[in-house]
Amino acid sequence: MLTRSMAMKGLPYFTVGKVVKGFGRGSKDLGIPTANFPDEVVNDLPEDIGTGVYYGWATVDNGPVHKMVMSIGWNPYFKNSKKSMETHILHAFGTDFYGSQLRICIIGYVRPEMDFWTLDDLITTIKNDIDTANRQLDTAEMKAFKDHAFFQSEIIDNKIVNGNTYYIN
Ligand SMILES: Cc1cc2nc3c(=O)[nH]c(=O)nc-3n(C[C@H](O)[C@H](O)[C@H](O)COP(=O)(O)O)c2cc1C
Ligand SMILES: Nc1ncnc2c1ncn2[C@@H]1O[C@H](COP(=O)(O)OP(=O)(O)O)[C@@H](O)[C@H]1O
Ligand SMILES: [Mg+2]
Repeated sequence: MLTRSMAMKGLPYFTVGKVVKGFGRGSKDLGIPTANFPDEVVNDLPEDIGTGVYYGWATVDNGPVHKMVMSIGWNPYFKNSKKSMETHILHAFGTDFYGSQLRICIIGYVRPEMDFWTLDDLITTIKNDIDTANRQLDTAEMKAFKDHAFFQSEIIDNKIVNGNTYYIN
């Protein structure tokens, strides 16, 4: 089924990887933590999935499936020299989970990544993205992905196998 929100080529996109350290700005400077993927996961991204802000679903170490919003790119406000893939999960964990396994399904696109005049403008825009993701993911079309076999499958020999194979970095 092809719908308008998933009309972007390459979506839905499923991937998995271990949470690594970033620049430590998410929680400290923005008040919005992001779980960063390792380079291998970023390098595996197909060309169809360009830089920008996306939403979808996520699990940490086989836990419950949560809503997520994700930033892919060079963070123009901070002028990063390395492309990153960062997931903010719409759930209060109360603790870090570096080294945990993060599984994500990207379903929809929100906007391109942008530069801002002030940090407050960046924060306000990200909060808007979170609201957008929260609303979009409540639609029946998006909720269907929460129950996808990808999130229920076991990990065997560094692979998730359920018809498709998702390699783990
Ligand atoms: C939903 C979302 C949207 C974002 N959009 C932008 C953006 O438009 N421009 C930008 O420079 N950074 C954007 N960011 C990235 C933040 O700058 C980044 O999360 C922050 O620098 C933390 O990085 P760190 O994980 O390396 O600490 C976004 C982050 C999120 C979660
Ligand atoms: N709701 C959440 N979404 C994403 N990460 C979270 C969340 N709650 C706690 N964390 C943890 O916060 C860590 C720190 O994020 P952040 O401040 O962006 O630092 P870093 O630059 O190391 O990514 C993440 O790697 C993750 O372990
Ligand atoms: Mg981060």
